[in-house]
Amino acid sequence: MSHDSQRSVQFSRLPCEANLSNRLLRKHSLSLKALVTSNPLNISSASVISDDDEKIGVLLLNLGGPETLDDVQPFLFNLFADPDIIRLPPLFQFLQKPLAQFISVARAPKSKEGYAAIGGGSPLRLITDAQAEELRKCLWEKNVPAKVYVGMRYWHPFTEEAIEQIKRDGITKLVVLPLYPQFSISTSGSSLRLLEKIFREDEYLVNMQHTVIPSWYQREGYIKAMANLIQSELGKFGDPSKVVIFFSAHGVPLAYVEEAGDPYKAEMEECVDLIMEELDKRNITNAYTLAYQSRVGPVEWLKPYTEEAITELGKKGVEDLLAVPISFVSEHIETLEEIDVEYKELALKSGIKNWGRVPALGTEPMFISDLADAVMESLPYVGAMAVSNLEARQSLVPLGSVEELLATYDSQRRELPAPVTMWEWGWTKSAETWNGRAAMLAVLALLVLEVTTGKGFLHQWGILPLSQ
Ligand SMILES: C=CC1=C(C)c2cc3[nH]c(cc4nc(cc5[nH]c(cc1n2)c(C)c5CCC(=O)O)C(CCC(=O)O)=C4C)c(C)c3C=C
Ligand SMILES: [Fe+2]
Ligand SMILES: [Fe+2]
Repeated sequence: MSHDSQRSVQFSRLPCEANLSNRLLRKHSLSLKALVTSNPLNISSASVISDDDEKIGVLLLNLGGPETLDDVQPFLFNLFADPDIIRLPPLFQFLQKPLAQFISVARAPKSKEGYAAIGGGSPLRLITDAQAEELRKCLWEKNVPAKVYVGMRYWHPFTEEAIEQIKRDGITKLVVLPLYPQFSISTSGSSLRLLEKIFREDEYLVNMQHTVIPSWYQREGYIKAMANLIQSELGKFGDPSKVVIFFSAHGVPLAYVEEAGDPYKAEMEECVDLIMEELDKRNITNAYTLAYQSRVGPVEWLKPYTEEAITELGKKGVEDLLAVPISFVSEHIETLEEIDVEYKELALKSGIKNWGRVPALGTEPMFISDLADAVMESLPYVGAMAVSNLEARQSLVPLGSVEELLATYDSQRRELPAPVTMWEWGWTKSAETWNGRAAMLAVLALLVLEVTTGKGFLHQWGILPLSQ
């Protein structure tokens, strides 16, 4: 890390930690299962010509968003029913859906307000479709005749729908590309887990070659594209050198990182470092900071929180602030409403005089071209692909098996909670069933109490979203 660490105003940077997901994948690279075929060589600037029998597909994974206000509650149900979003101990997993129903109904009015403020729905589907189309065009220009599919985790077009289309199209080689630059259990991890389940149960898919790109924040094209956007927004300030660059990432609960081993925080910090290094090369040496936004509920999430960091900077006399959304490559409710409206208002109240915001990458050509390169470097090409310009060097894109990638988080999850160990110490099956039912009744009673009083264990555990 060559740039001046004194410029980091909020966090003291960790020593450049190796990317955990990369490490995991490297560790397991010799024992990949049939599920995934890895590319043993990196293909750079390759000229790839598809064999007649080969049909290449790219599956873009994203979270999806409600398209109308009526979609908001069912969308939230899908989100909270995801065990990677609300991580219940195994004993309580039967409560996942009742809880999701309860929380989605409780949260819907507040969420609806947010979506109403940005035009009545999420722009995610439109933007992701546009990214898919630009990526397809770019791949064809680079001689890769691929079809590009969009699979959303919580709303249409669902991942299952994309997979059905992939099968109908007879795709033989698939690259799976989550549209999150950094890996988190709660985002790419959740989508990959779903995909792994779908693949495991389907004979066609089990036999299809595929590779996965778990994260790609470290790619040169992405880093340069982000630096370009920042440079261009800095130019809109009266004195660009005075501006504090404020990276705002979506938060996750602290326990994801500290207990479940989510590499998200380490990847985020490394990503910010790489962007700042790129800006350094252009003689842009502004002060900068990283904070985490969009906390849901009162449990501790990654810190510093964006709102606190903004207030703090205002107190310190900072007058010019440039917000950079860093964990997502499309505009969405949290850029258009939370950053552009709520955080801007807070910043101005806190003494910031000049506020700017870097747009999300969307279909920015350098970014799309880099994604196309990532796809090409990851193509499963064993067999009938004609490839030229090969370079036998370590791939920038870690390739690996979904099963292997997620196993770490699962083993952690199985090991932890004390009640689970109790079940395993010889309680009989029928006792387990009856105790389970008793627990369900007790929890339902508490839910009723919580709804009527507005206080209770859901708030304490941070499951019921009070704030965002
Ligand atoms: C990298 C990005 C994201 C992470 C990490 C993430 C974790 C995470 N999110 C919730 C809860 C909610 N997220 C919601 C919307 C939403 N989340 C992301 C991205 C990440 N989430 C995006 C891009 C969006 C917006 C989609 C859109 O429609 O524009 C919502 C719904 C909106 C709301 O009610 O505020 C919730 C709820 C948790 C709990 C979590 C980590 C555990
Ligand atoms: Fe989220
Ligand atoms: Fe969120």
